[in-house]
Amino acid sequence: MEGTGVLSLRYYTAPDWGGKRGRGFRDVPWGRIAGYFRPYALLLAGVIGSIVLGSLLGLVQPLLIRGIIDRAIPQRDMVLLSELAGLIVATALASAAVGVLQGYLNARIGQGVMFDLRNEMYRHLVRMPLQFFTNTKTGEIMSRVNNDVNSLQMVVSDTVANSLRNVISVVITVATMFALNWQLALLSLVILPLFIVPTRRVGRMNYNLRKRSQEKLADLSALMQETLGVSGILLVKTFNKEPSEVERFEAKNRELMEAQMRQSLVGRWFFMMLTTISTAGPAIIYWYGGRLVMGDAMTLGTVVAFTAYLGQLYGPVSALANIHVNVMGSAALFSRLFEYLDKPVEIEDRPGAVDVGRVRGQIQFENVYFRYRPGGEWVLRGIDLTIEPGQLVALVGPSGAGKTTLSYLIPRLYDPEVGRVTLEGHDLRDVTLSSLHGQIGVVTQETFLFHASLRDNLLYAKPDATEEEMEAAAKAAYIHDMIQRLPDGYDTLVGERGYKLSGGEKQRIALARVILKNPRILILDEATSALDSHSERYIQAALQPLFQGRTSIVIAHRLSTILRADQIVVIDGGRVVEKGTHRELLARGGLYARLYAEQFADQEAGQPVDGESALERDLNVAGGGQG
Ligand SMILES: Nc1ncnc2c1ncn2[C@@H]1O[C@H](COP(=O)(O)OP(=O)(O)OP(=O)(O)O)[C@@H](O)[C@H]1O
Repeated sequence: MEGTGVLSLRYYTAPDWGGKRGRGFRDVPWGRIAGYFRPYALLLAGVIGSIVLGSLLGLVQPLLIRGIIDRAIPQRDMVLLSELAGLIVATALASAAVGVLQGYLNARIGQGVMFDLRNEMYRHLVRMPLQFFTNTKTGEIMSRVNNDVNSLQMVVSDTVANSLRNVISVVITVATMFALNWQLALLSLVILPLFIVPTRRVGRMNYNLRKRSQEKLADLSALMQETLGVSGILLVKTFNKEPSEVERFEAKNRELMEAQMRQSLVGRWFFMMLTTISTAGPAIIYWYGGRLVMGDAMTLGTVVAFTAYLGQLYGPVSALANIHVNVMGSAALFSRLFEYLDKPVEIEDRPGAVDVGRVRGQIQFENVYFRYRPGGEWVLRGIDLTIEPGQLVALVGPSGAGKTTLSYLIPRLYDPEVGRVTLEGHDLRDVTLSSLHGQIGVVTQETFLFHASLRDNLLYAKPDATEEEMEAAAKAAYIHDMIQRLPDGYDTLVGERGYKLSGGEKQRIALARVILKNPRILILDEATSALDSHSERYIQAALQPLFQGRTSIVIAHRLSTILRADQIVVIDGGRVVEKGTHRELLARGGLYARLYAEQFADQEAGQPVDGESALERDLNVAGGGQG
């Protein structure tokens, strides 16, 4: 029954197919969809060829049976009988072979289209602005790339190939039936609608139920994704929510079960009808044809051949009856994917964008206004700021003041709405993103490590670095010795499913990674999470060489960084409210002086900044003489 379109809806996720009230046939971008098949035109021609061949082979069998009944048996011709029986086997084999060929071609086309679509999706998604990722659930993105594209594969093979096959076999079979006997052919065609009408109804019901159970399944997956992750399960456990989460899961799970039960019931009904009608059809043909045979108006073999042809018609005709559901369902899937592909990339190279080359690192904010949503509240308001090459700038301010946002404008993760950010006099929007990113290194608060070896994680910054360069970076970040003590050293797997590094160790890996990249401009969001004083000293020692010889913009949470800064920029409510050195700002007695008293003054003061010191001696002992 693989030809029945109803069943081929099995793997669809729930595309938003609005039925009669939804998108119409004309709203579907057929041309664009066809474009994905164009590279496979030759293979498609092969599919059509094999379909025609398969249908012709399907016609031969009933004729051979007719020959056996009408000629070989009455004439007691053993040779003819053997020949015809042998031919039946041979045609069955041949049509099986054609089926395999067709399946192969189908898969090639389907997989090829999927391959292209997945690549196109991913290529597009990685270029999307940060905003897109902060606004979209990760699960949703995954679902588009995986489920929707996979569902499309079904659609591509089912809808395209089956529809073609069905149309061709219906045309050929009906033509043959008319050639054999037009009265019986007409009678068969009268019976067919009996079959089509209920199939259509069930098809529609089935489609809706499938959509529903897909939604339920998606709900269930979302719930699992949320609660069964490390952060989620931590929350569940510590808030003692295990029982209530289990309850929530059971409720959703029950809904899923009920939806699937109903779906399988509809399936049963469908099969019942199918069986009844597919027995009733031949019965009617035998009854009427039998009378013709009795009146010598027809041979017995022709009647038998007719019922065989009728049987061959059921599948294709019922599939064609549901072709609308199928085609619109696949069109909806394509439309959903197009929706993603059509989302503007927003931040991309302008035509004629220039390569910044190797910069000295002068950055200027000129009257910069920025907000996350058009019409929303300004997050940055009129920022004017000049950062000289090689300077260390500490951004301080209350939580939510806009420090992170400000720092994100430098690597152009966002563009200002008003004003401009310049690098060495170039508006950032006039330089190529790749040359800009080549000059900037970013260390975020939360260190992200790929599930790969430490070596791969470090080399991510500079894939062509030598072993010596990599180790030198690790030494400078005071992490080399620790790595060497691991059983697999630099080959230790880290990340989600790998070796768990402590917070301080991860930070030092992040620092080593950026040291290896050796950018002209460093953007560092110092971790707020308090480390023990031992790890803290390592981090500080690692930061020291990092700041040297490059422009550094640091969202500072460490007193030592602030004290070291050439310029402290105090942000409040999206504005620069104070600028200066520690001494100047303290003397002013403004916001900085207050923040200092609240946040920083109690941090261990008098951290050594350079030179031989108690810290370095301490590190030399603990780290075995690194650096
Ligand atoms: N992706 C976003 N979409 C919408 N609003 C955002 C987004 N990111 C930040 N904001 C808002 O912008 C404002 C500034 O946030 P930002 O992260 O820049 O502050 P911050 O000074 O770095 O704060 P903290 O020190 O707490 O990290 C906040 O009010 C925040 O809620």
